[in-house]
Amino acid sequence: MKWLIVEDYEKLSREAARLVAVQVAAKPASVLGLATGSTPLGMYKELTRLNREEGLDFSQITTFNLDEYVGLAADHSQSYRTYMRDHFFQHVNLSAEKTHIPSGDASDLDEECSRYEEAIAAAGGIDIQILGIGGNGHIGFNEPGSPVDSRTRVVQLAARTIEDNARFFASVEEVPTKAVSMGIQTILNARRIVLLASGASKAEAIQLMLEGEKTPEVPASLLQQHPDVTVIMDRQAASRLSSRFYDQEHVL
Ligand SMILES: N[C@@H]1[C@@H](O)[C@H](O)[C@@H](COP(=O)(O)O)O[C@@H]1O
Repeated sequence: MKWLIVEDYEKLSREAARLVAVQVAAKPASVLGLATGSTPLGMYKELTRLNREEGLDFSQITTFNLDEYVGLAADHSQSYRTYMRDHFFQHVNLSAEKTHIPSGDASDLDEECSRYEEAIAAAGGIDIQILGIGGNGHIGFNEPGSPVDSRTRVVQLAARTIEDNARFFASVEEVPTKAVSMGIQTILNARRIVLLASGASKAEAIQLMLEGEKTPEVPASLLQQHPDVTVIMDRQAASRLSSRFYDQEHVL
């Protein structure tokens, strides 16, 4: 894995947006894999600025999001569809029919999961997948124990994830307990992966991912087997890493 340690969240966001922009410029009909959560918000803001001020063109781009809560309608205030609309889609020249997010309220969720996998394949696969990381090492909603060969499916959220995400809901009881999530294998199939981590609450997960064993107990560590992963983290998220991670080449 490649890694970059940056001073702060602003630099992290700029660097992540730059990698996406390079991909989009090189291949205007790229397929982007997108993530939600607090971490990529700055990246979406910077991509919006690049679109508006520097002509970065999303008109031919296709997107696939990692996951969606089960039981929330697309227009629910905390659905990931709403998040993507508010923070990215409505601000740039993406065409709506090329943005894909699993439906968490489909009547047949298994069917929805297969349909989603087929849509990714039909689009030619994901060129660059953006990931955040859960405090417990999850990627997408692939919680500890997720099989390395997993595909898009319905998953049970870990107690820690429900607690971590309760801040977005009125109470912890309102947080959905299940989600539809791309699987580990779906993510590993992306041609390039960029994982973003900010803040001390991610330091343990980052250390286990980069310095620990490759194990389904730390889903992000399964990325070690992918040939093109870049981890961009701020100093706090990197704070538990051993000194060898801090040589000049890797610090921005
Ligand atoms: N399903 C999402 C993940 O895709 C995200 O990476 C992670 C971290 O979120 P945050 O960036 O808010 O810390 O948790 C959420 O539950």
